[in-house]
Amino acid sequence: MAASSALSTIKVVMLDIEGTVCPISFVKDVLFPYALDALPGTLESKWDSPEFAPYRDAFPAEYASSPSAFADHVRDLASRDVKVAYLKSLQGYLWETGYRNGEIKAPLFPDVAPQLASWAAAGIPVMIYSSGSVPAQKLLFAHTDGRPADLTPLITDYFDTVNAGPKTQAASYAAIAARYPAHPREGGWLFLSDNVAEVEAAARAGMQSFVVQRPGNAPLPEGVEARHTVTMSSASFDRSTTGTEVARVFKDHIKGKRVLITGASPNSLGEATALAIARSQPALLILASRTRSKLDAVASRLVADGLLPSASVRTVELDLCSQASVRAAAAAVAGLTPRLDVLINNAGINTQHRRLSPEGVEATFATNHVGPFLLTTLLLPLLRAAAADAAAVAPGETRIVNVSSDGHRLVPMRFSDYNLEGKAALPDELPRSKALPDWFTKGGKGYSGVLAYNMSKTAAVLLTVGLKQRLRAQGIQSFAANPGTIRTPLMRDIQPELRDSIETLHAGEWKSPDQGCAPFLVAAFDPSLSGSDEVYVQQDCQLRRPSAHAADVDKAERLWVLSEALTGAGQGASRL
Ligand SMILES: CSCCC(=O)C(=O)COP(=O)(O)O
Ligand SMILES: [Mg+2]
Repeated sequence: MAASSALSTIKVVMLDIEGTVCPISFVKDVLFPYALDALPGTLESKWDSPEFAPYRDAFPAEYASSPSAFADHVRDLASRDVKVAYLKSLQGYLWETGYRNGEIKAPLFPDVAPQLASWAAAGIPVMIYSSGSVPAQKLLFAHTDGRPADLTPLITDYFDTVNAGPKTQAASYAAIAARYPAHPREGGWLFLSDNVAEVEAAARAGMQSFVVQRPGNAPLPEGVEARHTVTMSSASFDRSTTGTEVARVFKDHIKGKRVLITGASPNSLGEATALAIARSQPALLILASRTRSKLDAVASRLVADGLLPSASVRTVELDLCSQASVRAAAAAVAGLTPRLDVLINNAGINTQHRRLSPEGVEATFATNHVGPFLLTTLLLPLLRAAAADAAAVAPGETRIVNVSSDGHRLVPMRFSDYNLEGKAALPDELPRSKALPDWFTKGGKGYSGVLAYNMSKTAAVLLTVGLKQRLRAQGIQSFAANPGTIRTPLMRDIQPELRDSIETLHAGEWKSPDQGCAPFLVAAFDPSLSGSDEVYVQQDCQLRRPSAHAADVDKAERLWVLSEALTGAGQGASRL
Protein backbone atom coordinates (compact mmCIF):
# COMPACT_ATOMS: atom_id res chain seq x y z
CA MET A 1 0.00 0.00 0.00
CA ALA A 2 1.20 3.49 -0.77
CA ALA A 3 2.21 5.29 2.39
CA SER A 4 0.92 8.80 3.01
CA SER A 5 0.64 11.23 5.87
CA ALA A 6 -3.07 10.47 6.42
CA LEU A 7 -3.43 6.95 5.10
CA SER A 8 -0.21 5.65 6.62
CA THR A 9 -2.00 5.55 10.01
CA ILE A 10 -4.55 3.06 8.66
CA LYS A 11 -4.66 -0.22 10.55
CA VAL A 12 -7.92 -1.66 9.16
CA VAL A 13 -9.68 -1.19 5.83
CA MET A 14 -13.43 -1.70 5.52
CA LEU A 15 -15.17 -1.76 2.15
CA ASP A 16 -18.71 -1.44 0.87
CA ILE A 17 -19.56 -3.76 -2.04
CA GLU A 18 -22.05 -2.42 -4.62
CA GLY A 19 -20.67 0.66 -6.40
CA THR A 20 -17.36 0.33 -4.56
CA VAL A 21 -15.73 -3.01 -5.42
CA CYS A 22 -18.13 -4.06 -8.19
CA PRO A 23 -20.42 -2.20 -10.59
CA ILE A 24 -23.96 -1.35 -9.52
CA SER A 25 -25.10 -2.92 -12.79
CA PHE A 26 -23.84 -6.33 -11.60
CA VAL A 27 -26.21 -6.16 -8.64
CA LYS A 28 -29.16 -4.65 -10.53
CA ASP A 29 -28.86 -6.46 -13.86
CA VAL A 30 -27.39 -9.82 -12.86
CA LEU A 31 -27.97 -10.62 -9.18
CA PHE A 32 -31.47 -9.21 -8.72
CA PRO A 33 -32.89 -10.80 -11.91
CA TYR A 34 -31.21 -14.11 -11.02
CA ALA A 35 -32.98 -14.15 -7.64
CA LEU A 36 -36.35 -13.21 -9.18
CA ASP A 37 -35.98 -15.96 -11.80
CA ALA A 38 -35.10 -18.55 -9.16
CA LEU A 39 -37.92 -17.52 -6.82
CA PRO A 40 -41.00 -19.29 -8.34
CA GLY A 41 -39.27 -22.70 -8.53
CA THR A 42 -37.92 -22.31 -5.01
CA LEU A 43 -41.33 -21.37 -3.61
CA GLU A 44 -42.93 -24.30 -5.38
CA SER A 45 -40.45 -26.92 -4.22
CA LYS A 46 -39.34 -25.55 -0.81
CA TRP A 47 -42.11 -23.40 0.67
CA ASP A 48 -42.78 -25.83 3.52
CA SER A 49 -39.25 -27.21 3.84
CA PRO A 50 -37.21 -26.73 7.05
CA GLU A 51 -34.40 -25.36 4.86
CA PHE A 52 -36.55 -22.50 3.51
CA ALA A 53 -38.56 -21.84 6.70
CA PRO A 54 -36.08 -19.35 8.27
CA TYR A 55 -36.10 -17.17 5.14
CA ARG A 56 -39.92 -17.35 4.85
CA ASP A 57 -40.54 -16.68 8.54
CA ALA A 58 -38.24 -13.65 8.58
CA PHE A 59 -40.76 -11.86 6.31
CA PRO A 60 -43.65 -9.90 7.92
CA ALA A 61 -46.54 -12.26 8.66
CA GLU A 62 -48.84 -10.85 5.95
CA TYR A 63 -46.31 -11.79 3.26
CA ALA A 64 -45.27 -15.13 4.81
CA SER A 65 -48.85 -16.34 4.63
CA SER A 66 -48.78 -17.54 1.01
CA PRO A 67 -46.23 -18.08 -1.78
CA SER A 68 -47.98 -15.57 -4.03
CA ALA A 69 -48.08 -12.77 -1.42
CA PHE A 70 -44.45 -13.59 -0.66
CA ALA A 71 -43.41 -13.44 -4.33
CA ASP A 72 -45.27 -10.16 -4.95
CA HIS A 73 -43.57 -8.56 -1.97
CA VAL A 74 -40.10 -9.75 -3.06
CA ARG A 75 -40.65 -8.32 -6.54
CA ASP A 76 -41.84 -5.01 -5.11
CA LEU A 77 -38.89 -4.68 -2.72
CA ALA A 78 -36.36 -5.61 -5.41
CA SER A 79 -37.84 -3.13 -7.90
CA ARG A 80 -37.45 -0.37 -5.31
CA ASP A 81 -34.01 -1.62 -4.18
CA VAL A 82 -35.18 -1.68 -0.58
CA LYS A 83 -32.25 -2.91 1.47
CA VAL A 84 -34.24 -4.66 4.17
CA ALA A 85 -32.45 -7.51 5.95
CA TYR A 86 -35.05 -10.26 5.30
CA LEU A 87 -34.90 -9.60 1.53
CA LYS A 88 -31.08 -9.52 1.54
CA SER A 89 -30.96 -12.77 3.41
CA LEU A 90 -33.38 -14.43 0.94
CA GLN A 91 -31.39 -13.10 -2.05
CA GLY A 92 -28.17 -14.62 -0.66
CA TYR A 93 -29.95 -17.96 -0.39
CA LEU A 94 -31.28 -17.75 -3.98
CA TRP A 95 -27.89 -16.71 -5.45
CA GLU A 96 -26.04 -19.64 -3.93
CA THR A 97 -26.85 -22.11 -6.73
CA GLY A 98 -25.83 -19.59 -9.40
CA TYR A 99 -22.48 -18.89 -7.79
CA ARG A 100 -21.74 -22.57 -7.13
CA ASN A 101 -22.61 -23.79 -10.64
CA GLY A 102 -20.60 -20.99 -12.29
CA GLU A 103 -23.58 -19.06 -13.69
CA ILE A 104 -22.67 -16.03 -11.56
CA LYS A 105 -19.21 -14.51 -11.26
CA ALA A 106 -18.65 -11.19 -9.53
CA PRO A 107 -16.93 -8.68 -11.85
CA LEU A 108 -14.69 -6.74 -9.48
CA PHE A 109 -13.19 -3.44 -10.62
CA PRO A 110 -9.69 -4.27 -11.87
CA ASP A 111 -7.81 -2.53 -9.07
CA VAL A 112 -9.69 -4.40 -6.33
CA ALA A 113 -7.95 -7.79 -6.28
CA PRO A 114 -4.39 -6.34 -6.48
CA GLN A 115 -5.31 -3.86 -3.76
CA LEU A 116 -6.72 -6.53 -1.45
CA ALA A 117 -3.54 -8.53 -1.97
CA SER A 118 -1.32 -5.57 -1.23
CA TRP A 119 -3.23 -4.71 1.96
CA ALA A 120 -2.99 -8.32 3.05
CA ALA A 121 0.74 -8.34 2.29
CA ALA A 122 1.12 -5.19 4.40
CA GLY A 123 -0.66 -6.92 7.31
CA ILE A 124 -3.72 -4.66 7.08
CA PRO A 125 -6.96 -6.56 7.76
CA VAL A 126 -9.68 -5.98 5.17
CA MET A 127 -13.31 -6.16 6.28
CA ILE A 128 -16.54 -5.89 4.32
CA TYR A 129 -19.63 -3.94 5.38
CA SER A 130 -22.50 -4.23 2.93
CA SER A 131 -26.30 -4.21 2.94
CA GLY A 132 -26.02 -7.62 1.25
CA SER A 133 -26.16 -10.43 3.80
CA VAL A 134 -22.93 -11.87 5.17
CA PRO A 135 -23.50 -15.24 3.38
CA ALA A 136 -24.10 -13.29 0.13
CA GLN A 137 -20.89 -11.30 0.69
CA LYS A 138 -18.89 -14.49 1.19
CA LEU A 139 -20.35 -16.04 -1.96
CA LEU A 140 -19.46 -12.92 -3.95
CA PHE A 141 -15.82 -12.80 -2.87
CA ALA A 142 -15.45 -16.58 -3.29
CA HIS A 143 -16.64 -16.39 -6.92
CA THR A 144 -15.06 -13.41 -8.66
CA ASP A 145 -13.93 -13.08 -12.24
CA GLY A 146 -10.31 -12.69 -11.11
CA ARG A 147 -7.47 -15.14 -10.85
CA PRO A 148 -7.60 -16.57 -8.28
CA ALA A 149 -11.38 -16.33 -8.28
CA ASP A 150 -11.63 -16.90 -4.53
CA LEU A 151 -10.54 -13.79 -2.64
CA THR A 152 -12.00 -14.78 0.73
CA PRO A 153 -8.54 -15.66 2.13
CA LEU A 154 -7.75 -11.92 1.86
CA ILE A 155 -10.79 -10.87 3.92
CA THR A 156 -10.78 -10.91 7.70
CA ASP A 157 -14.42 -10.24 8.62
CA TYR A 158 -17.86 -9.45 7.19
CA PHE A 159 -20.59 -7.13 8.45
CA ASP A 160 -24.16 -6.51 7.33
CA THR A 161 -27.19 -4.70 8.70
CA VAL A 162 -28.03 -7.68 10.91
CA ASN A 163 -24.75 -8.11 12.77
CA ALA A 164 -23.74 -4.42 12.72
CA GLY A 165 -26.86 -2.28 12.17
CA PRO A 166 -27.85 0.32 9.53
CA LYS A 167 -25.00 1.57 7.39
CA THR A 168 -26.05 5.20 7.71
CA GLN A 169 -25.72 5.29 11.51
CA ALA A 170 -22.45 6.13 13.24
CA ALA A 171 -23.28 3.68 16.05
CA SER A 172 -22.96 0.77 13.60
CA TYR A 173 -19.38 1.72 12.76
CA ALA A 174 -18.57 2.24 16.43
CA ALA A 175 -19.99 -1.22 17.17
CA ILE A 176 -17.86 -2.82 14.46
CA ALA A 177 -14.70 -1.11 15.65
CA ALA A 178 -15.46 -2.11 19.24
CA ARG A 179 -15.04 -5.75 18.20
CA TYR A 180 -11.41 -5.00 17.36
CA PRO A 181 -10.16 -3.05 20.37
CA ALA A 182 -6.54 -3.53 19.28
CA HIS A 183 -7.21 -1.16 16.34
CA PRO A 184 -8.22 2.31 17.55
CA ARG A 185 -11.23 3.73 15.73
CA GLU A 186 -9.96 7.34 15.59
CA GLY A 187 -7.95 7.55 12.37
CA GLY A 188 -7.03 3.86 12.39
CA TRP A 189 -9.94 2.63 10.26
CA LEU A 190 -10.53 3.45 6.63
CA PHE A 191 -14.07 2.99 5.24
CA LEU A 192 -14.79 3.33 1.50
CA SER A 193 -18.25 3.46 -0.02
CA ASP A 194 -20.16 4.89 -2.95
CA ASN A 195 -22.82 6.14 -0.55
CA VAL A 196 -22.26 9.63 0.89
CA ALA A 197 -24.54 9.03 3.91
CA GLU A 198 -22.56 5.89 4.81
CA VAL A 199 -19.26 7.77 4.47
CA GLU A 200 -20.54 10.55 6.69
CA ALA A 201 -21.73 8.05 9.31
CA ALA A 202 -18.32 6.35 9.38
CA ALA A 203 -16.62 9.76 9.64
CA ARG A 204 -18.88 10.69 12.57
CA ALA A 205 -17.70 7.49 14.24
CA GLY A 206 -14.10 8.68 13.88
CA MET A 207 -13.09 6.58 10.87
CA GLN A 208 -11.30 7.98 7.88
CA SER A 209 -13.87 7.64 5.17
CA PHE A 210 -14.08 8.51 1.49
CA VAL A 211 -16.62 8.36 -1.29
CA VAL A 212 -15.66 6.08 -4.16
CA GLN A 213 -17.00 7.23 -7.52
CA ARG A 214 -16.90 4.35 -9.97
CA PRO A 215 -18.05 4.03 -13.58
CA GLY A 216 -21.81 3.48 -13.56
CA ASN A 217 -22.40 5.15 -10.19
CA ALA A 218 -24.92 7.99 -10.02
CA PRO A 219 -23.42 11.51 -10.15
CA LEU A 220 -22.49 12.75 -6.72
CA PRO A 221 -24.56 15.48 -5.09
CA GLU A 222 -23.23 19.05 -5.42
CA GLY A 223 -20.52 19.90 -2.93
CA VAL A 224 -19.51 16.35 -2.07
CA GLU A 225 -16.02 16.82 -3.43
CA ALA A 226 -15.43 19.63 -1.01
CA ARG A 227 -16.34 17.44 1.94
CA HIS A 228 -14.65 14.16 1.04
CA THR A 229 -11.91 12.91 -1.15
CA VAL A 230 -13.65 11.38 -4.12
CA THR A 231 -11.81 8.51 -5.66
CA MET A 232 -12.21 6.33 -8.68
CA SER A 233 -8.69 5.08 -8.94
CA SER A 234 -7.08 2.73 -6.47
CA ALA A 235 -8.12 3.99 -3.07
CA SER A 236 -4.66 3.60 -1.63
CA PHE A 237 -3.04 5.97 -4.13
CA ASP A 238 -2.38 9.40 -2.74
CA ARG A 239 0.03 12.29 -3.22
CA SER A 240 2.98 10.26 -1.94
CA THR A 241 2.39 7.37 -4.36
CA THR A 242 5.13 6.95 -6.97
CA GLY A 243 4.72 6.30 -10.67
CA THR A 244 6.69 3.11 -10.11
CA GLU A 245 4.04 1.92 -7.62
CA VAL A 246 1.18 2.82 -9.98
CA ALA A 247 2.93 1.01 -12.84
CA ARG A 248 3.28 -2.08 -10.66
CA VAL A 249 -0.47 -2.13 -9.91
CA PHE A 250 -1.38 -1.65 -13.58
CA LYS A 251 1.44 -3.71 -15.10
CA ASP A 252 -0.99 -5.89 -17.07
CA HIS A 253 -2.38 -2.74 -18.69
CA ILE A 254 1.07 -1.43 -19.66
CA LYS A 255 2.49 -4.67 -21.02
CA GLY A 256 2.51 -4.73 -24.82
CA LYS A 257 1.37 -1.11 -25.25
CA ARG A 258 2.96 1.51 -27.50
CA VAL A 259 3.49 4.72 -25.63
CA LEU A 260 4.76 8.17 -26.65
CA ILE A 261 6.01 10.57 -23.97
CA THR A 262 6.91 14.14 -24.85
CA GLY A 263 9.44 16.11 -22.83
CA ALA A 264 11.62 13.10 -22.00
CA SER A 265 14.85 14.76 -20.89
CA PRO A 266 17.10 13.91 -17.91
CA ASN A 267 15.66 14.67 -14.42
CA SER A 268 12.29 15.60 -15.88
CA LEU A 269 8.80 14.24 -15.29
CA GLY A 270 9.03 12.77 -18.79
CA GLU A 271 12.06 10.72 -17.78
CA ALA A 272 10.40 9.59 -14.54
CA THR A 273 7.31 8.55 -16.54
CA ALA A 274 9.44 6.57 -18.96
CA LEU A 275 11.34 4.83 -16.14
CA ALA A 276 8.11 3.86 -14.37
CA ILE A 277 6.49 2.50 -17.53
CA ALA A 278 9.61 0.72 -18.80
CA ARG A 279 9.58 -1.80 -15.95
CA SER A 280 6.23 -3.21 -17.12
CA GLN A 281 7.26 -4.29 -20.60
CA PRO A 282 5.59 -1.88 -23.01
CA ALA A 283 6.02 -3.04 -26.61
CA LEU A 284 7.41 0.35 -27.59
CA LEU A 285 8.38 3.51 -25.72
CA ILE A 286 8.86 6.55 -27.95
CA LEU A 287 10.63 9.42 -26.25
CA ALA A 288 10.27 12.89 -27.73
CA SER A 289 12.20 15.98 -26.74
CA ARG A 290 13.86 19.10 -28.17
CA THR A 291 17.48 18.13 -27.66
CA ARG A 292 19.06 15.06 -29.25
CA SER A 293 21.72 14.62 -26.55
CA LYS A 294 19.09 14.70 -23.78
CA LEU A 295 16.89 12.20 -25.58
CA ASP A 296 19.84 9.88 -26.03
CA ALA A 297 20.73 10.16 -22.35
CA VAL A 298 17.24 9.02 -21.26
CA ALA A 299 17.04 6.27 -23.87
CA SER A 300 20.51 4.96 -22.90
CA ARG A 301 19.52 4.91 -19.25
CA LEU A 302 16.44 2.78 -19.95
CA VAL A 303 18.52 0.28 -21.87
CA ALA A 304 21.62 0.38 -19.64
CA ASP A 305 19.50 -0.17 -16.52
CA GLY A 306 18.11 -3.28 -18.22
CA LEU A 307 14.54 -1.96 -18.13
CA LEU A 308 13.89 -2.38 -21.84
CA PRO A 309 15.68 -3.89 -24.85
CA SER A 310 16.99 -1.18 -27.18
CA ALA A 311 14.54 -2.32 -29.89
CA SER A 312 11.67 -1.19 -27.65
CA VAL A 313 12.99 2.36 -27.14
CA ARG A 314 12.84 4.96 -29.90
CA THR A 315 13.54 8.68 -29.88
CA VAL A 316 12.10 11.55 -31.88
CA GLU A 317 13.25 15.16 -31.86
CA LEU A 318 10.33 17.45 -31.16
CA ASP A 319 10.14 21.19 -30.51
CA LEU A 320 6.50 21.83 -29.68
CA CYS A 321 6.96 25.57 -30.20
CA SER A 322 7.54 25.00 -33.92
CA GLN A 323 4.70 23.58 -35.99
CA ALA A 324 7.17 22.42 -38.62
CA SER A 325 9.00 20.40 -35.95
CA VAL A 326 5.69 18.95 -34.69
CA ARG A 327 4.72 17.87 -38.20
CA ALA A 328 8.13 16.26 -38.76
CA ALA A 329 7.95 14.48 -35.38
CA ALA A 330 4.44 13.15 -36.07
CA ALA A 331 5.64 11.79 -39.41
CA ALA A 332 8.63 10.19 -37.67
CA VAL A 333 6.36 8.54 -35.09
CA ALA A 334 4.12 7.20 -37.87
CA GLY A 335 7.25 5.70 -39.40
CA LEU A 336 8.02 3.89 -36.15
CA THR A 337 4.63 2.37 -35.38
CA PRO A 338 1.28 1.88 -37.11
CA ARG A 339 -0.59 2.26 -33.82
CA LEU A 340 -0.21 4.19 -30.62
CA ASP A 341 -1.96 3.13 -27.41
CA VAL A 342 -1.00 6.02 -25.17
CA LEU A 343 0.11 9.58 -25.87
CA ILE A 344 1.41 11.51 -22.87
CA ASN A 345 1.62 15.23 -23.69
CA ASN A 346 4.03 16.05 -20.89
CA ALA A 347 6.43 18.60 -22.40
CA GLY A 348 5.98 22.23 -21.53
CA ILE A 349 7.75 25.47 -20.73
CA ASN A 350 7.38 28.06 -17.97
CA THR A 351 9.34 31.20 -18.73
CA GLN A 352 9.43 34.81 -17.55
CA HIS A 353 10.32 36.15 -21.00
CA ARG A 354 7.75 36.73 -23.71
CA ARG A 355 8.75 35.46 -27.11
CA LEU A 356 6.92 34.22 -30.17
CA SER A 357 6.90 30.90 -31.97
CA PRO A 358 8.00 30.76 -35.64
CA GLU A 359 4.28 31.04 -36.46
CA GLY A 360 3.91 34.18 -34.32
CA VAL A 361 2.10 32.58 -31.36
CA GLU A 362 3.14 33.47 -27.79
CA ALA A 363 5.70 30.78 -26.98
CA THR A 364 4.16 29.35 -23.78
CA PHE A 365 0.73 28.98 -25.40
CA ALA A 366 2.41 27.64 -28.55
CA THR A 367 4.54 25.07 -26.70
CA ASN A 368 2.10 24.01 -23.99
CA HIS A 369 -1.10 23.99 -26.02
CA VAL A 370 -0.88 24.63 -29.78
CA GLY A 371 1.99 22.16 -30.32
CA PRO A 372 0.32 19.36 -28.29
CA PHE A 373 -2.98 20.04 -30.10
CA LEU A 374 -1.26 19.69 -33.48
CA LEU A 375 0.73 16.62 -32.43
CA THR A 376 -2.36 14.91 -31.03
CA THR A 377 -4.52 15.56 -34.08
CA LEU A 378 -1.73 14.39 -36.40
CA LEU A 379 -1.35 11.19 -34.38
CA LEU A 380 -5.08 10.43 -34.32
CA PRO A 381 -4.86 7.81 -37.09
CA LEU A 382 -2.38 5.85 -34.94
CA LEU A 383 -4.51 6.24 -31.83
CA ARG A 384 -7.60 5.19 -33.75
CA ALA A 385 -5.78 2.12 -35.03
CA ALA A 386 -4.93 1.12 -31.46
CA ALA A 387 -8.49 1.76 -30.30
CA ALA A 388 -9.85 -0.37 -33.13
CA ASP A 389 -7.54 -3.23 -32.11
CA ALA A 390 -8.62 -2.89 -28.48
CA ALA A 391 -12.31 -2.31 -29.19
CA ALA A 392 -13.53 -5.76 -28.19
CA VAL A 393 -11.31 -6.39 -25.17
CA ALA A 394 -10.38 -3.04 -23.69
CA PRO A 395 -12.41 -0.08 -24.95
CA GLY A 396 -11.21 3.13 -23.36
CA GLU A 397 -7.67 1.86 -22.79
CA THR A 398 -6.36 3.96 -25.65
CA ARG A 399 -5.51 7.18 -23.86
CA ILE A 400 -4.39 10.75 -24.37
CA VAL A 401 -2.95 12.38 -21.26
CA ASN A 402 -2.43 16.15 -21.17
CA VAL A 403 -0.29 17.43 -18.35
CA SER A 404 -1.99 20.28 -16.53
CA SER A 405 -1.63 21.95 -13.15
CA ASP A 406 -3.87 23.13 -10.35
CA GLY A 407 -2.72 26.60 -11.42
CA HIS A 408 -5.43 26.26 -14.08
CA ARG A 409 -7.90 27.12 -11.34
CA LEU A 410 -6.54 30.68 -11.23
CA VAL A 411 -6.52 31.64 -14.91
CA PRO A 412 -9.32 31.20 -17.46
CA MET A 413 -8.51 30.88 -21.14
CA ARG A 414 -8.00 34.44 -22.43
CA PHE A 415 -9.55 34.16 -25.87
CA SER A 416 -9.56 37.94 -26.24
CA ASP A 417 -5.74 38.00 -25.89
CA TYR A 418 -4.40 34.45 -26.25
CA ASN A 419 -1.10 35.86 -27.50
CA LEU A 420 -0.83 37.92 -24.31
CA GLU A 421 -0.11 41.17 -26.07
CA GLY A 422 -1.44 43.20 -23.14
CA LYS A 423 -4.94 43.77 -24.54
CA ALA A 424 -7.70 44.36 -21.97
CA ALA A 425 -9.11 40.98 -20.89
CA LEU A 426 -12.87 40.40 -20.79
CA PRO A 427 -14.29 40.21 -17.22
CA ASP A 428 -14.81 36.41 -17.29
CA GLU A 429 -11.28 35.92 -18.59
CA LEU A 430 -9.60 37.70 -15.68
CA PRO A 431 -7.68 35.68 -13.04
CA ARG A 432 -10.00 34.00 -10.58
CA SER A 433 -8.63 35.47 -7.36
CA LYS A 434 -8.70 39.10 -6.31
CA ALA A 435 -5.76 38.50 -3.97
CA LEU A 436 -3.21 37.84 -6.71
CA PRO A 437 -0.19 40.17 -6.76
CA ASP A 438 0.67 42.39 -9.72
CA TRP A 439 3.64 40.21 -10.70
CA PHE A 440 1.13 37.43 -11.32
CA THR A 441 -1.63 39.36 -13.07
CA LYS A 442 0.45 41.87 -15.03
CA GLY A 443 4.08 40.78 -14.80
CA GLY A 444 7.00 42.95 -15.88
CA LYS A 445 6.67 44.91 -19.14
CA GLY A 446 3.04 43.82 -19.46
CA TYR A 447 3.86 40.09 -19.70
CA SER A 448 3.38 37.64 -16.85
CA GLY A 449 5.01 34.27 -17.44
CA VAL A 450 3.07 32.69 -14.59
CA LEU A 451 -0.22 33.89 -16.05
CA ALA A 452 0.81 32.53 -19.46
CA TYR A 453 1.78 29.19 -17.91
CA ASN A 454 -1.42 28.79 -15.91
CA MET A 455 -3.56 29.83 -18.88
CA SER A 456 -1.84 27.14 -20.94
CA LYS A 457 -2.71 24.63 -18.20
CA THR A 458 -6.38 25.67 -18.46
CA ALA A 459 -6.01 25.09 -22.20
CA ALA A 460 -4.71 21.58 -21.40
CA VAL A 461 -7.94 20.78 -19.54
CA LEU A 462 -10.12 22.36 -22.25
CA LEU A 463 -8.22 20.36 -24.89
CA THR A 464 -8.96 17.24 -22.84
CA VAL A 465 -12.67 18.11 -22.78
CA GLY A 466 -12.64 18.65 -26.57
CA LEU A 467 -10.81 15.38 -27.20
CA LYS A 468 -13.12 13.45 -24.91
CA GLN A 469 -16.18 14.84 -26.68
CA ARG A 470 -14.85 13.78 -30.07
CA LEU A 471 -13.05 10.54 -29.36
CA ARG A 472 -14.56 8.75 -26.40
CA ALA A 473 -17.18 6.95 -28.48
CA GLN A 474 -14.31 5.57 -30.57
CA GLY A 475 -12.67 4.02 -27.52
CA ILE A 476 -10.09 6.78 -27.00
CA GLN A 477 -10.15 8.28 -23.54
CA SER A 478 -8.58 11.62 -22.59
CA PHE A 479 -7.51 12.92 -19.20
CA ALA A 480 -5.67 15.95 -17.90
CA ALA A 481 -3.31 15.19 -15.02
CA ASN A 482 -1.77 17.43 -12.38
CA PRO A 483 1.65 16.23 -11.16
CA GLY A 484 1.90 18.54 -8.10
CA THR A 485 5.01 20.54 -7.18
CA ILE A 486 8.30 19.03 -8.32
CA ARG A 487 11.80 20.47 -8.75
CA THR A 488 12.46 19.83 -12.43
CA PRO A 489 14.27 21.70 -15.21
CA LEU A 490 10.88 23.35 -15.94
CA MET A 491 11.58 25.75 -13.06
CA ARG A 492 14.88 27.11 -14.29
CA ASP A 493 13.51 30.24 -16.06
CA ILE A 494 10.42 31.08 -14.01
CA GLN A 495 9.70 34.54 -12.58
CA PRO A 496 11.78 35.11 -9.40
CA GLU A 497 8.61 36.12 -7.49
CA LEU A 498 6.99 32.85 -8.53
CA ARG A 499 10.03 30.91 -7.32
CA ASP A 500 9.84 32.64 -3.91
CA SER A 501 6.11 32.08 -3.71
CA ILE A 502 6.40 28.37 -4.54
CA GLU A 503 9.18 27.94 -1.96
CA THR A 504 6.99 29.58 0.70
CA LEU A 505 3.54 28.27 -0.18
CA HIS A 506 4.60 24.75 -1.08
CA ALA A 507 7.30 24.20 1.55
CA GLY A 508 7.03 20.58 2.64
CA GLU A 509 4.86 19.67 -0.36
CA TRP A 510 7.59 18.85 -2.84
CA LYS A 511 7.19 15.61 -4.69
CA SER A 512 9.95 13.58 -6.31
CA PRO A 513 9.73 13.18 -10.11
CA ASP A 514 8.64 9.57 -9.53
CA GLN A 515 5.79 10.81 -7.32
CA GLY A 516 5.02 13.61 -9.77
CA CYS A 517 4.42 11.23 -12.65
CA ALA A 518 2.07 8.96 -10.65
CA PRO A 519 -1.10 10.86 -11.74
CA PHE A 520 0.04 10.52 -15.38
CA LEU A 521 0.25 6.74 -14.99
CA VAL A 522 -3.19 6.58 -13.39
CA ALA A 523 -4.60 8.67 -16.25
CA ALA A 524 -2.82 6.52 -18.84
CA PHE A 525 -3.34 2.99 -17.49
CA ASP A 526 -5.95 2.70 -14.72
CA PRO A 527 -8.56 0.42 -16.33
CA SER A 528 -11.27 1.66 -13.99
CA LEU A 529 -11.15 5.01 -15.83
CA SER A 530 -11.99 3.48 -19.22
CA GLY A 531 -15.65 4.52 -19.09
CA SER A 532 -15.14 7.66 -17.05
CA ASP A 533 -16.83 10.99 -17.76
CA GLU A 534 -14.28 12.76 -15.59
CA VAL A 535 -11.40 14.72 -17.10
CA TYR A 536 -8.95 15.65 -14.34
CA VAL A 537 -6.61 13.47 -12.29
CA GLN A 538 -5.39 15.38 -9.26
CA GLN A 539 -1.88 15.21 -7.83
CA ASP A 540 -3.06 12.59 -5.31
CA CYS A 541 -3.94 10.29 -8.23
CA GLN A 542 -7.68 10.70 -7.64
CA LEU A 543 -10.26 12.28 -9.89
CA ARG A 544 -11.53 15.77 -9.12
CA ARG A 545 -13.59 18.27 -11.00
CA PRO A 546 -11.43 20.91 -12.65
CA SER A 547 -12.55 24.53 -12.34
CA ALA A 548 -15.77 25.35 -14.17
CA HIS A 549 -13.92 27.63 -16.61
CA ALA A 550 -11.73 24.67 -17.65
CA ALA A 551 -14.55 22.11 -17.89
CA ASP A 552 -16.83 24.31 -20.00
CA VAL A 553 -17.79 22.46 -23.19
CA ASP A 554 -18.45 25.71 -25.12
CA LYS A 555 -15.05 27.08 -24.19
CA ALA A 556 -13.46 23.76 -25.16
CA GLU A 557 -15.14 24.08 -28.54
CA ARG A 558 -13.96 27.66 -28.92
CA LEU A 559 -10.40 26.62 -28.11
CA TRP A 560 -10.63 23.76 -30.61
CA VAL A 561 -11.71 26.17 -33.35
CA LEU A 562 -8.93 28.62 -32.42
CA SER A 563 -6.36 25.81 -32.42
CA GLU A 564 -7.53 24.63 -35.83
CA ALA A 565 -7.19 28.16 -37.13
CA LEU A 566 -3.67 28.47 -35.70
CA THR A 567 -2.48 25.15 -37.11
CA GLY A 568 -4.75 24.22 -39.98
CA ALA A 569 -5.08 20.82 -38.32
CA GLY A 570 -7.85 18.89 -36.66
CA GLN A 571 -10.83 19.67 -38.91
CA GLY A 572 -11.24 16.00 -39.69
CA ALA A 573 -11.32 15.11 -36.02
CA SER A 574 -14.27 17.36 -35.30
CA ARG A 575 -16.47 15.29 -37.62
CA LEU A 576 -15.37 11.89 -36.35
C1 LIG B 1 -23.46 -8.76 -0.89
S1 LIG B 1 -23.71 -8.89 -2.55
C2 LIG B 1 -25.21 -8.16 -2.98
C3 LIG B 1 -25.22 -6.71 -2.96
C4 LIG B 1 -26.49 -6.18 -2.43
O1 LIG B 1 -27.51 -6.84 -2.45
C5 LIG B 1 -26.50 -4.87 -1.87
O2 LIG B 1 -27.54 -4.39 -1.43
C6 LIG B 1 -25.21 -4.14 -1.78
O3 LIG B 1 -25.28 -2.96 -1.09
P1 LIG B 1 -23.96 -2.21 -0.59
O4 LIG B 1 -24.24 -1.86 0.81
O5 LIG B 1 -22.80 -3.14 -0.78
O6 LIG B 1 -23.85 -1.00 -1.47
MG1 LIG C 1 -22.65 0.62 -2.10
